[in-house]
Amino acid sequence: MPSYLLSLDQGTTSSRAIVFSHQGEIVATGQHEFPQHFPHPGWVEHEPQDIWNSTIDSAREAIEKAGIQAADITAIGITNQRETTLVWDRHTGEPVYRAIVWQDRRTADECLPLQQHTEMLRELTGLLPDPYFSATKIAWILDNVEGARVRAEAGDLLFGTVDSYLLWRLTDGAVHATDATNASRTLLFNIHTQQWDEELLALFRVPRQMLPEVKDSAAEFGHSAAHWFGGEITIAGIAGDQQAALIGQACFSEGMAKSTYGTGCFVILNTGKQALMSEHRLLTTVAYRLNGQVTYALEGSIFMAGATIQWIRDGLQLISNAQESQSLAEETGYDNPVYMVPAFAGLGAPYWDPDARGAILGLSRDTGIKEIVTAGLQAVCYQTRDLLDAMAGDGVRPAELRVDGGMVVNDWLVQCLADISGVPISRPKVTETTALGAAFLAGLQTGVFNSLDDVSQLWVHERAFIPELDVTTRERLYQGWQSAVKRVCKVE
Ligand SMILES: Nc1ncnc2c1ncn2[C@@H]1O[C@H](COP(=O)(O)OP(=O)(O)O)[C@@H](O)[C@H]1O
Ligand SMILES: O=P(O)(O)OC[C@H](O)CO
Repeated sequence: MPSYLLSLDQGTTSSRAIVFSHQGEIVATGQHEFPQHFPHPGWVEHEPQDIWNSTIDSAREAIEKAGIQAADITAIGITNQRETTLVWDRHTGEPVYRAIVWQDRRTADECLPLQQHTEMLRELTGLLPDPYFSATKIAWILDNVEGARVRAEAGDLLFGTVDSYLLWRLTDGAVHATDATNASRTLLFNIHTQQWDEELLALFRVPRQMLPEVKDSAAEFGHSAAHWFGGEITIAGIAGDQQAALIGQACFSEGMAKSTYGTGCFVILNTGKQALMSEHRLLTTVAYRLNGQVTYALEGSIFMAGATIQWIRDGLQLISNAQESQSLAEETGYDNPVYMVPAFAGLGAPYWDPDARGAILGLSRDTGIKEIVTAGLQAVCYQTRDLLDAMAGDGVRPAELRVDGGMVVNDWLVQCLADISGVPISRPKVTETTALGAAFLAGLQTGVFNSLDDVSQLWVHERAFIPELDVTTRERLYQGWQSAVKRVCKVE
């Protein structure tokens, strides 16, 4: 009897594969980093072959470490960095350009005239005209790679987000599909009708024939070809990584929220069957689609969270590893006059200013490394507060926030989050919730789990972080952040 689930988690800086037991416990992990390409300021690209190799190598490593065979795996779940855009030849499989990564700002100018369509885009897609999403990236490839538009119109090119590309390769080109969560990040998908939208395809000049079929998040997506893992494996779940984390955190009831701290930070709040439109520049997105039923979410996206700490480590070389940030912050404490606004790639929610650039403010002669490092961590907390306040403005303040991602091993950071946001934080035992969410989806489809209730039973709490800071100090610190943000971007 197969008794494992394999999750493929293709992230921005690394690919991971995790073998889970049917009880949701981690059995073995494989992980491979891959190079980032920054050919021009504001541009971020990945080599498609790196995405593929790192994924397949991680999967084989995890399977080998677990000491199992393909036949022992009930199903594969795929989860992925979202919005990142690939275009490849339907016949040869050859990508026509590198993957344009979600962080890439090259289409900022193309987004300016789209401002006049903001309301329409918001209503149909729940998104905003920003280079973050896939549509303008697809158009850029079609307009800038010689012959690409003609080939796309002739039906020779395929578009996919990373899930779609991995699925296509795993199935040896047999399946070109995606799930509703990934589709909902393209600016081309009507989140109410759950269809690619002709009006949007015309606006962004994207040929319909390039697009993948959109399925439920738990569905029959095909089989991985036998030669990849020594036997065919059913692919039964797909979700964008932030939605997968919501599932892995078992946030299945309206009002439940999770926040993931990896490269960026993404707060997602389950709004149930209602596609709640934000008045505070949050996104409305598909949380998951199961048995044709859509559950919606409000999302706040921060582009730089862990990436700020990476920059402090690699760019400024102030620390030699990310863990050091914790002891330095403990020394500094909250009362830090230095503020860092990490707008390296513009600012995401709720500001949406692609032209904003980063700044460190409040420097004096006694400022040292520890204050700057601490400011990097505090920026993550202040930005989370921005998002929670925006959600509260839309009438929903979660009673607790479930956190995950590589940064949440940092206890100081998580306590600071509780103190600055005023919301109790809950950290689960398995913080690999993204991969877990994809495994849950694959397990739901293949009968390992019968319902979301079954899945909720597997979520295990590890530690609570309760807000302790007095309100006056909290508000004073936060006002300092708001002043700093006003210095670098247009705050409406
Ligand atoms: N102890 C720590 N304190 C602060 N940040 C950390 C710590 N450990 C890791 N990080 C940050 O977490 C990020 C890695 O998280 P991860 O979830 O693996 O990211 P992703 O999936 O986006 O690649 C890195 O950007 C790193 O700087
Ligand atoms: O690769 P991550 O985990 O930083 O996630 C990237 C997001 O999906 C971008 O929207």
